[in-house]
Amino acid sequence: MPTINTNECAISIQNLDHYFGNGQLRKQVLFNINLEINAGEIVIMTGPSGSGKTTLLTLVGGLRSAQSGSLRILGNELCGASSKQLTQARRNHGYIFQAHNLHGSLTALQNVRMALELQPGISIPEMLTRSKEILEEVGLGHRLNYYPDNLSGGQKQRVAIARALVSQPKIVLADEPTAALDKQSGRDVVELMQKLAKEQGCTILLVTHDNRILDIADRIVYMEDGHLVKDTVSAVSH
Ligand SMILES: Nc1ncnc2c1ncn2[C@@H]1O[C@H](COP(=O)(O)OP(=O)(O)OP(=O)(O)O)[C@@H](O)[C@H]1O
Repeated sequence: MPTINTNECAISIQNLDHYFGNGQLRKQVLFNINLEINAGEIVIMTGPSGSGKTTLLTLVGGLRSAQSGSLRILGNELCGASSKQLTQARRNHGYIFQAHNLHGSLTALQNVRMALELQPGISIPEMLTRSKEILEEVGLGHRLNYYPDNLSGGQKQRVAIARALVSQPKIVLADEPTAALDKQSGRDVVELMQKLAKEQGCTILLVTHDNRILDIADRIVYMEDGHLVKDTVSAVSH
C-alpha cells in the first residue's frame, strides 16, 4: 500500500462522472462531482431518492470502480484502480449500513472480532480485548455473547458501529444508519458514531434521509439528479 500523504484531504473527488449499463441502456447517474473532505470531518450527504448518493458512497468505498474523473482516498487514486488496489483500499474503511449486516450465527463479540481478522499483526488475545473494549464503549458490555436475534434494532446497530470502528479506520462510510431505528435509538447511534469518530480522528461520510440527525455533521452536501448542488457548513453543529 503506498504511504499516506497526511497533507491531502481524506477524500478528494474531482470531475467525477458515473454511468450504469452499456449501449443504449447506458445511463449517466453522476455528473461532474467535486467534493473535498478533510481528515476528521463529519459530512452528511442528503437528497431525494435516486439522486446518486449510494452510488457515490460505494465509489468512495471502493465497492465499485470509478470510471471517469479523479477520486483520491487517503492519497490513493481509485479511478482506474485494479481490483487488487480496490480490495486494499477497502481495508482502510469501516462500513455501517441500514441493515447492519451482522452474521446471525456469530455473537456480538465474534461479529466485532471478525473485523480485526483482516488486519495484519494483531494477536488473538488482543483482538478479543479490543473487541470487548469497544463493545463496552457502545454500552454493550453486558451483551458480548448475545446473538443478533436476541438484540434490539438499536443494539444491533451499535454492534455494527463497534465492528466498523474497532480497527480504527481512517474513514467510516454509513448508508442510512438510522433508517430502521426509532427516533431515540437513531439519535443514540449517530451520537455514538460522532463521539467515537472524534476520539479516533476519523472522517465520516454518511448518507441519510433523516433530518433529525443533520446537526451531528460539520458539513451537509445535497445531491439532486446526479449533481452535487449544495455544500454547506452545518449551522447547528457543535
Ligand atoms: N446497479 C445499478 N444498475 C443500474 N442503475 C443503477 C444501479 N444502482 C443505481 N442505479 C440507478 O442510479 C441512480 C442513482 O441511484 P442511487 O441508489 O445512487 O440513489 P440514492 O440517492 O442513493 O437513492 P436512495 O436514497 O433511494 O437510496 C438511480 O437512477 C438508480 O436507479
